[in-house]
Amino acid sequence: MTAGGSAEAEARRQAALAEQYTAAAAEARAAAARYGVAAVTEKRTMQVLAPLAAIGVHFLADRRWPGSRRAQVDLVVIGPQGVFIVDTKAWKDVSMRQGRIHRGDEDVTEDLMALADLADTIEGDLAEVGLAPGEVHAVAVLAGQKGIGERIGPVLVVGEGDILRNIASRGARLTEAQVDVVLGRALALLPQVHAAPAPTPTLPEPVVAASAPAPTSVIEELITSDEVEAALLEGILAQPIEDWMSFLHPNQAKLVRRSFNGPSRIRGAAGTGKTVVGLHRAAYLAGTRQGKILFATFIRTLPDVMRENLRRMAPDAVDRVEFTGVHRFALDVLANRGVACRIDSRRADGAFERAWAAVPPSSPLRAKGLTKRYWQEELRYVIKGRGLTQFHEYSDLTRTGRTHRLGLAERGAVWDLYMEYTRLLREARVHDFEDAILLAEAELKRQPLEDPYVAVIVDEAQDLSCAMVRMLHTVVGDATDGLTLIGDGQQSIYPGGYTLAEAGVSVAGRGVVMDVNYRNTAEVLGFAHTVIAGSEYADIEGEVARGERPADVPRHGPEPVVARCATQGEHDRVMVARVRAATEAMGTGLGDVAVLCSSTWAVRQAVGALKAARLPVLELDKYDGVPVDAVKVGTIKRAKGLEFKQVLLPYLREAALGGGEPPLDGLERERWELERRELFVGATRARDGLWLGVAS
Ligand SMILES: Nc1ncnc2c1ncn2[C@@H]1O[C@H](COP(=O)(O)OP(=O)(O)OP(=O)(O)O)[C@@H](O)[C@H]1O
Repeated sequence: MTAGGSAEAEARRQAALAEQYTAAAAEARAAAARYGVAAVTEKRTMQVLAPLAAIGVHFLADRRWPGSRRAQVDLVVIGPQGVFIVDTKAWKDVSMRQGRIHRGDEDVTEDLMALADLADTIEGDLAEVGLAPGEVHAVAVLAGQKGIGERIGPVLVVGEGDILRNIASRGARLTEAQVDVVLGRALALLPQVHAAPAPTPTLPEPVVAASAPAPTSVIEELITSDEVEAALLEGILAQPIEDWMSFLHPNQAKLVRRSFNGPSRIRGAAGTGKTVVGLHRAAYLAGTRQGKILFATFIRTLPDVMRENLRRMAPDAVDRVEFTGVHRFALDVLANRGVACRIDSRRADGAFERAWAAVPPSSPLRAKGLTKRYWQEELRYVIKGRGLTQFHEYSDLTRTGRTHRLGLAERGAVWDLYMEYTRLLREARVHDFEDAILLAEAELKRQPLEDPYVAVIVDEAQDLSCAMVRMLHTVVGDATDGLTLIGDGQQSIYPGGYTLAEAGVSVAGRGVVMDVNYRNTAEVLGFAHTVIAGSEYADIEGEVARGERPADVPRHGPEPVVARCATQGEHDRVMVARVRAATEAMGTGLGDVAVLCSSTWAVRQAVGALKAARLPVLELDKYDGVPVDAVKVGTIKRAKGLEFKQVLLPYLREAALGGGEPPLDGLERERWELERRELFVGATRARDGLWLGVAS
């Protein structure tokens, strides 16, 4: 229709033109605003999200894509819930299956990947200020739709009616101050698209709509005010998270995203955030790689705690990360392949007893000071821990971590003992735990997993055996970002050890050291270091090292208390009193207190004493990371990788508390080092307070 039409048509044209002027003016206004709700009401997704402004959310609309002149970011939402890069798609007839998205018959998955790339760039930049990578989300919003929530690669696809709830329900993950830091950085990264030129009287001829534009009540149809209220409430009620779950030191945040072109190693003293980085890395890799991630630890109960932490930290990623103990993993491999493995520790111990009984009194293994237990550990950690099957492999082996020297005659006698033990195991038709690892390693070498993992992250790697590391390395090989080993040789508390070279793993040029202690107070850490003064350990990278102190220990608190008691009864009374006193402090409940022991005898003793005082107790081997209002009691070995506000280390020997010269005798020295390292691990579990009980 032309301008020379009927008067009625001309009136409609004028109205449309006026609307265009209004729209142009509004656009200019929006472009002029730096950020804020005022600028966002033009778009429907923004209108849907507008109620979030009430809970501290900021909107950055129509921003320029970093490094691009033309590409534009629809909307960036920044608030306590995290950062959301939002792109609204007016797509109809959308279907999603097997990780791909279609419009009708057309596969439009690649269209979303541009959004994923943008989110990745923004995530990398925000890591510079410490934002954890998992807090940046790429979200494609399907206009006019509701009841959708699917993941296409790293992009979350939701309906327009779902986006508000999706954001609000995450709860407050960032503090106001952290939101400000992120916002400041994002404003610099995403410049405003050039302000539109002032509206000119010359506008294109309007195309007049056949019917009136959609009224704002369309929003109400998508999400009712009751639903908005419910979504905001859900966010308010969301379980609080800990600081480190969303905001890190920039060095940590960058490390989470760093790519290594082969196996890598993250090391650092106790409490320097190694596990925290490992968990964030697991979530990051799960979100950016096609395939599953394996997170493995030596301690059987730790995977449950880690899974619970990741569930709170990155609920979207937790299903794509498998947490496992190394033995569990091996047994699952064997079960899936139908390989018989009958683990029976009691009968395996019986087999060792019989093999040991057959060692003649004249054997060098029966020399003074050498115990049955020492040789059992030699078989378990040194020989089977490496999967040695021929004497020449053992005869000149460097027994990493064992300082008692063995000559050829002794090694020959050890080998005889090993052969006899193996024969008796086979005769009894049972396996020990080391067999499970060796069988699984052989099985994985014979035939790789059908549904492989893209990455394996190993926490407390120093506690694994050489064969365990080889087994896990087999799963991913030297793939980029395949194997990440996290650990601290200072905390190895099992006899013996290994080097990565022996395990056939090279981390050359891919090692990272972390050196800020976030967990302990300087007072707790100072004490822990007196315990290990003068001690040495064999690091998995093949060096003999001494306790490294972190460069920075920012937190301070009371000095640790050593209670020297004349009797065990007195010791237990003082211990109970300490537990009660610790929980009187603001913000410390019974669940924040742990009593950690060096033997199972001591665990039983402590449990008895606490229960007699009517204090609720949870034994550590039943702890799965879900907060419980009960004092945790367990061995220091079980407490590996955990932390508590208050730690009590009862039933200690005065001599173990540090000081003194290391013994010259190799055997004595091994025991001396292990005892100290274990106490060091126990002490460094304490965030705020440490109590040590010595009973004469
Ligand atoms: N960026 C951070 N901000 C605040 N707290 C942090 C940060 N990083 C780590 N932490 C805190 O420090 C604690 C120790 O971290 P983590 O358990 O990862 O250390 P670790 O190096 O694995 O220790 P260990 O070797 O002793 O088990 C965490 O539980 C967390 O409370």
